Amino acid sequence: MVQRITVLGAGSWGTAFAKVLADAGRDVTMWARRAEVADEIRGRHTNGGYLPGIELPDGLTATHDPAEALSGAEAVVLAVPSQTLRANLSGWRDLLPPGAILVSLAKGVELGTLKRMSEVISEITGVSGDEIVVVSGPNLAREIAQAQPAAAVLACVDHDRAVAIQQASFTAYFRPYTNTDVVGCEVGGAAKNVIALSCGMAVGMGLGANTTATLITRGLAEMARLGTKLGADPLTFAGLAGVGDLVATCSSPLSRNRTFGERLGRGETLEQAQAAAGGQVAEGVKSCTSIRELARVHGVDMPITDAMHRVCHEGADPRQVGAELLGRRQKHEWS
Ligand SMILES: NC(=O)C1=CN([C@@H]2O[C@H](COP(=O)(O)OP(=O)(O)OC[C@H]3O[C@@H](n4cnc5c(N)ncnc54)[C@H](OP(=O)(O)O)[C@@H]3O)[C@@H](O)[C@H]2O)C=CC1
Ligand SMILES: O=C(CO)COP(=O)(O)O
Repeated sequence: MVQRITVLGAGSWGTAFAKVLADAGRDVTMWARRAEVADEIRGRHTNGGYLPGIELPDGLTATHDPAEALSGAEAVVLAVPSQTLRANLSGWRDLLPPGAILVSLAKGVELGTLKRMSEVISEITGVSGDEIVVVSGPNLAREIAQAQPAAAVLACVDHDRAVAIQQASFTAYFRPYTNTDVVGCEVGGAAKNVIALSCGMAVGMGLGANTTATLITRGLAEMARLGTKLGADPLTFAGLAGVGDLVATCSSPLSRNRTFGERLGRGETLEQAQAAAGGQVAEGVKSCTSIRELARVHGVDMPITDAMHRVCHEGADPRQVGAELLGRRQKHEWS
């Protein structure tokens, strides 16, 4: 049984997932980039900058020293933003205890390399991608930290490793399922952030449920097109890491991506929306570019993702791209 677990990253989801593990009875040590965050978690059992009002369990401690955090870990959870994972993990590589199960929380596709997070982890550590566990699903950090009921997917080609993390994270409020479709879970987790940007944009423009439902459904179609082209099981997109996460993120004001899109839809600039995010990551802003490129390389049509790239990085007007999406070539729903 996996008992001693290290979580590298002390933001919203890293902290909430560490709390799940501690509530499940594991001994959890977090690494925080800033010493004062580690001190607060260790001394006051809170992480007020990310999860105000949440009390963290006694079984959870923190340090600013990665070597101390990783000492004796049987599983290592990577909880930093996607575009920073490579640099962070390169610094931690030599400290990882041999044989520790590597777990990824990040939802994104790396700019430049167009790699999924498990591919980046495998490249840096030399651990087979088949042994890396990916966590995905409708898991807005604040709700999980409040112990509101939710389910998740733990995807790993090596089923035994997924089961080990399932046992380590199963609580009365958090129900993890296993899955072997790592590609599908990672594509779903990354792509839904981009669709959440578009839903937020629609809300910011004053549009209603028909528009957001259209974006969610057509967003699901384009993420499934990309995923299946990359070898994913189409069924994954009907599951927690597909439609489950997509609906939660596109519908909730707690989502950083949806909130970011809402600000753009209200007419704020990218810089204003970034400043309002207060340093917290809205992964879709960068992933819209990498996913768009991945789709282009594989000949997959992803019009909403393309539209989000144009708004975020080419200065396109959300209303104009909305009109262009509606005016595309007429076609069959499934063609
Ligand atoms: N929040 C959520 O509800 C969910 C998030 N996720 C995914 O989990 C991953 C982590 O997200 P989350 O914890 O929410 O992110 P946050 O933005 O809340 O926190 C990021 C954490 O990473 C640290 N960090 C380390 N290096 C860097 C760096 N170079 N740049 C920025 N931050 C750095 C931050 O430190 P510091 O505090 O010093 O900035 C902070 O502890 C993302 O891929 C996200 O999509 C998945 C499911 C749910
Ligand atoms: O991944 C998430 C929920 O599952 C969190 O979404 P945001 O990063 O948009 O807050």
